[in-house]
Amino acid sequence: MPSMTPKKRTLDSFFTSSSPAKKQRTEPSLENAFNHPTYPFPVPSLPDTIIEKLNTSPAGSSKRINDQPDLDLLYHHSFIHKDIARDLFDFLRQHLFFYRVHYKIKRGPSEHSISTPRYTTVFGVDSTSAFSPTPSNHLIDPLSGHPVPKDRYKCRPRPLPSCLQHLCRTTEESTLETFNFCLVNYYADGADSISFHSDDEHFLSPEPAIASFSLGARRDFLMKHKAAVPPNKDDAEPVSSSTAGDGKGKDNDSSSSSSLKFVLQSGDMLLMRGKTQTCWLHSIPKRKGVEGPRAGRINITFRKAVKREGTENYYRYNVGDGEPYRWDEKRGEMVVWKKEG
Ligand SMILES: O=C(O)CCC(=O)C(=O)O
Ligand SMILES: [Fe+2]
Repeated sequence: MPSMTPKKRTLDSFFTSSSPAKKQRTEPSLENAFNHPTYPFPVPSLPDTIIEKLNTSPAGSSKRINDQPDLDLLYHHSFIHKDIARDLFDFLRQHLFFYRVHYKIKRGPSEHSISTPRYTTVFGVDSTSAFSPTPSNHLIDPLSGHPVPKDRYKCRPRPLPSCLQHLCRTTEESTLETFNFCLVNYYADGADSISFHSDDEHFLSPEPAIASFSLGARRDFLMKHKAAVPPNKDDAEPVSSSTAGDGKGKDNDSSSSSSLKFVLQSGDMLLMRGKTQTCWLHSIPKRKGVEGPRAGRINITFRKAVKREGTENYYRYNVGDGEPYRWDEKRGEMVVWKKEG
């Protein structure tokens, strides 16, 4: 159900409460850290300076983009205030655990090994289950409140840490949508990418609304209509002009007139909704020259899954069965995290 009242808790199971800070915190604090048996390590709460600014989001203006067939976007330039976007990026990169997922797919008779070309992590559970309130956060049936049997999921769903709850809540209030999943991508540099795909899985609500945030380095976000994709040419990129004003560039080539390019900047939010996922593909292509200490980009998407399979799928492809990675500030890269002792 959409939340109609500002600051109302719309999905209690997902937004487990975080205790209000007594005095202003400017540094991440492990004292109020969010922990759960499924987490490799606890995730601190956000400094108050970031929370205060987040609570007043969206900061910038928004523009509806629906001038193409089957497209319905709401593009928020600077949803997150410019003056906290970098701090939020640094905080999330520093304190979240990420994975580099490997999996096998069958194409025809042969099996292929795929290595996801970016770091990923995921939190949430589909709407057939819920997390009980903090501090225990165990899985319950949302109707009866009874614990969910241990064998209901092969994966182990993880509650959203408080540092992402604020953004989720603000996004729900702004979009009047509700979300129960948060996927986070970390693109270390221009060699990391996501290929053309649509998030039109059967386990999402029909015509899903997906709110997608960018933090850190600017990257191109390409879109193309599925009807314009020639067979076996599904990774062709539009030759697009650079951004002007609203950040939207359009291909001049009439054979792919429904290709779009957005140069997403730190703090931007793109809400994709309506038939967008059914009819359009999107990607973050690899980019030469995006390298060095400021090359990292975080993408956060909020979504709503309504079937159990959604939970299994998201954990399989965004957590997998490998080691967690954690940002190493001295080395300036993600390193495999090992439990001490
Ligand atoms: O990084 C982005 O902006 C897009 C990510 C995306 O499309 C996805 O995670 O499904
Ligand atoms: Fe996507």
